[in-house]
Amino acid sequence: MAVYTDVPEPDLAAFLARYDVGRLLSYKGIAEGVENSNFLLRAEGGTFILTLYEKRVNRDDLPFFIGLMEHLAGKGLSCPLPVQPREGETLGELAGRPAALFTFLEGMWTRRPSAEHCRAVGAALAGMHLAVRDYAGERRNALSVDAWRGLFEGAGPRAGEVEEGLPAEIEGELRALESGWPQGLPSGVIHADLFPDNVFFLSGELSGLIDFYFACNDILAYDLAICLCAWCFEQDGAFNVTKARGLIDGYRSVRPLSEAELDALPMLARGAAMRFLLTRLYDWIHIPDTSFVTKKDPREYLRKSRFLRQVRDVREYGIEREGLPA
Ligand SMILES: Nc1ncnc2c1ncn2[C@@H]1O[C@H](COP(=O)(O)OP(=O)(O)O)[C@@H](O)[C@H]1O
Ligand SMILES: N[C@@H](CCOP(=O)(O)O)C(=O)O
Repeated sequence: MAVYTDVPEPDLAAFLARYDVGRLLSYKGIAEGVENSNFLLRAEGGTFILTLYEKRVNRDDLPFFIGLMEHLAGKGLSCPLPVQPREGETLGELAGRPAALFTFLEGMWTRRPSAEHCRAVGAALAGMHLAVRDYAGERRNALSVDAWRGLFEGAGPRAGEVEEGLPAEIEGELRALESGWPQGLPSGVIHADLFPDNVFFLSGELSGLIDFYFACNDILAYDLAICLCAWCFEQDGAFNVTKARGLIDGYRSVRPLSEAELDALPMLARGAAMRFLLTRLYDWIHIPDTSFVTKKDPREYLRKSRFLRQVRDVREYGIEREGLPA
C-alpha cells in the first residue's frame, strides 16, 4: 500500500484553502502505487487526487513532472492536470512533504490486457512522444544503461539468494547491454514506466495515462520496449506475439519507426527487462519484509530477460517490416 504520510484533517483543510475547490468533504488514502502517498479527495468543487511526494522522488525534479503533465494536458492528452492554486506555486507543502492537487481521471487499469488494449497503449505512447516534442523541460534518465551496474552492485552479493547463479547471469547480460546499447536513435521525453497500472480504460477505450514520475529524456523506442516487457507477457511467463504486434503496430500507426529503431528494439527490450529486474532486485533485498510496501518479484523480469535475449530480429515480435513478412 502506498500511504507513507498521515495527513491530519486540519492541515489538509488549510492546504485546500489555497484552491478554489470549496470545502473538504472527505479523503482517503489510496492503497495502489509504490513511490508516493496518494489520496482520493472529495471537495465541494469536485473529486481530486492529492499527491504527497515521498523520499525517492527528488524535489528538484518535481517542476519537470508537473510541467510535463500541464504540457501534455494542454496538447489534449488525457492525464492528470495539476490544479492551480488561487495564487502561488502549483507545488505546495503538506505534512512536511511537497504536495500537489490533481484532477481525477475516470477509468480503471486492466489486469488482463488484450491485444486491443496493447494497440491502444502503443498509439497513446506514440501520441505522447509527439506531444512532448516542444516540451522545454529536460531530465536525465537516472535509471538508464549507465546506472544499471551501480544498481546491481547496490544489490550486492545477496542477489544470489533470489536465484542461484543470478549474479553471474546479470553480469553477463550487463556486459552485453553496455557494449551493444544503441546510439543515435530519436530521443525525447519518455514516460519510462507505462505499465498496465498506469493506463486507465473506460468502456473499453483508453481514458488516460498516469504516473509520470519516472519520465525523463531517453530513446523513444526504449519507451516502447518497456511497454513490450510490461504488456506482452502472460502471467505464466509466455510471450504473446499477438499483443506485441498490437502494441508495435498501434505505436507505428501514430509515429512510424525507422529501420534503425526497429533494428534496435530487441536490444532495447533486453535493457528494459534488465532495468526492472534490477530495481525490483534492489527493493527485494533492501526493503524489509516488515514494510507495508508490496515488493514486486524480480524473478518475473528475470524470466522476461531470458526470453528477450533469444530474440534476434524484431519480426520475432510478430510484426512485418517493409517488404519482409513476419
Ligand atoms: N489523476 C488520477 N485520477 C485517478 N486516480 C489516480 C490519479 N492519480 C493516481 N490515481 C490512483 O492512485 C494510484 C497510485 O498512483 P501512482 O501515480 O501510480 O502512484 P505511485 O507514483 O506511488 O506509483 C493509481 O493506481 C490510481 O488508482
Ligand atoms: N512499474 C515498476 C514499479 C513502479 O511502480 P508504480 O506503481 O510507480 O508504477 C515495476 O513493476 O517494477
